[in-house]
Amino acid sequence: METRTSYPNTFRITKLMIYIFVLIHWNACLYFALSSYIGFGSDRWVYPNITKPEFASMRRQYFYCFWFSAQIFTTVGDTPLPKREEEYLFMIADLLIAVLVFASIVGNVGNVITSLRDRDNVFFPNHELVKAYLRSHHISKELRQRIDNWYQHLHINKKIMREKEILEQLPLHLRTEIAVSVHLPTLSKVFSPGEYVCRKGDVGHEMYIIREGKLAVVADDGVTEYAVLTDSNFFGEISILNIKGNKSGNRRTANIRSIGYSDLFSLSKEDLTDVLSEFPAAKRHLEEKGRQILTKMGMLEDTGEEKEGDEDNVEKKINTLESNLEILQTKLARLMMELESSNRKMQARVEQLELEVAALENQPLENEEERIKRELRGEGEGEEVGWEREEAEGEEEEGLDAKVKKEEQGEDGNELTKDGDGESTKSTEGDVEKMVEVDKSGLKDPDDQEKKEKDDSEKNKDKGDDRPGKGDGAEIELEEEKEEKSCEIDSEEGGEMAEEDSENKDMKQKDEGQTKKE
Ligand SMILES: Nc1ncnc2c1ncn2[C@@H]1O[C@@H]2COP(=O)(O)O[C@H]2[C@H]1O
Repeated sequence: METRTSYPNTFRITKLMIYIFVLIHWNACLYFALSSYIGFGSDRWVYPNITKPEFASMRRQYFYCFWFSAQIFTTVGDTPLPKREEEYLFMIADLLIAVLVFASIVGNVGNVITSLRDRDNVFFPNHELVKAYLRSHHISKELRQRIDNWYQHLHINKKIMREKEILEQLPLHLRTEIAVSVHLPTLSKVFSPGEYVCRKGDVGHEMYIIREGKLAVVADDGVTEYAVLTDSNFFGEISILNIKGNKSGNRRTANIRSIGYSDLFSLSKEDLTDVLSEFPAAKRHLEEKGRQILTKMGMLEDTGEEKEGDEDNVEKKINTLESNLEILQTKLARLMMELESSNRKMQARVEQLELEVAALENQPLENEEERIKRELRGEGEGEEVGWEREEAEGEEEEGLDAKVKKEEQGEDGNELTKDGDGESTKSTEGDVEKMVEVDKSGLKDPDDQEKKEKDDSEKNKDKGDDRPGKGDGAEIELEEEKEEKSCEIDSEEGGEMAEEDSENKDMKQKDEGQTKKE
């Protein structure tokens, strides 16, 4: 309780007085009881006879007993002498208690006085020490008087020297609130209507925060208003902020005139600098606002700051580009690796196909060799027709093979298919030449042979079935994906091929008929 009250000394004294009162009260009661026990008015010490109207009233009885008890406890001692032993005992006990009560009264009052003096010592500088110092150094009386006056001024105006030290125990926000409530009245300034707060070109020493009122930012003619500032707005910061590039330096950039009565708080340059050093975000905000106004007024020089900013931006961009480039390089490397592996696969595929083509080429040549040998041996014309048919069929097969391969390889294998085709075409041409030679030797008419060749090649182009290389296990192992593609093509074109097969058969039959006729 004592710590909560703003007047702890008063509280302490009051508490002591109440204790003493209660004690005196109970002692008075005891005195009345003892008087009644001994007999009222039996001697001078006891309470007088209550039958007397003077001492009969209750109030009188209480007041008399309380007065008697208080005299004992305050050690005044102006009480009638005891006559009986009980009375002596009561007096001895009361006086002993009275000593304690008196000691506690003196002690408590002494404490209160000491704490009051301490408070003064805490708030104000110790004048006595200074006085002793002045005396010991024989300082002139006049100077000592001036120093005394200064101390008096401190006390009168309640200038507390150790303010910082005293308030240090408090948290910052509470300290701020205290500072605001203590110093706000001294910061406040009132301006009358039409009065100028500052004029353009004056050196700026403080900035203002509008507590109440309206002020105009006016041009030199005093009429043109650039802006109107109202409650909670601030102004006058530009000239005290040292904004880089401010052409007006530390001079006011505009005239500020009070429209009505305006109540302003002023903040000195030093205080503002102090505060802003602790709140850099607020500083940035103020500077930014100032720069905006200066830019609007065309009073901001182009400093190196912006260039620096640009350089920073360029550097940032370069860094971003570099990181992007790195990412792209990694991607490129991955793509190159993929390309290489697909190239390798492709090469393997080409080799495989070349082998297949070579195997296909060898087959009809061997057959042809046998036929030539047989012809040379003179096996008759009837057999020649059969041989021709065989040959034509073989060529038909070759043409079909080439087409199927083309389809198998799809886009990727364009080149390969061409190669394969080229090979097969070469071999067919070679075969034709040989046949022509054989015909020249009198076995067949060359024109007919050519015609048949043409027909055959046309037929071969159209054909999509009958693929001798298809059942090759090696091919499946090498390119499973392409196998799948060709399978798809197979299934799609299966129907068409069946139709084409039947057409081819018809053609063959016609050819055979023709040959027989011939
Ligand atoms: N166009 C404007 N709008 C608002 N305030 C302004 C404008 N021009 C100047 N001021 C304020 O008026 C102040 C005049 O003193 P300073 O140059 O110190 O700071 C100036 C700004 O705070």
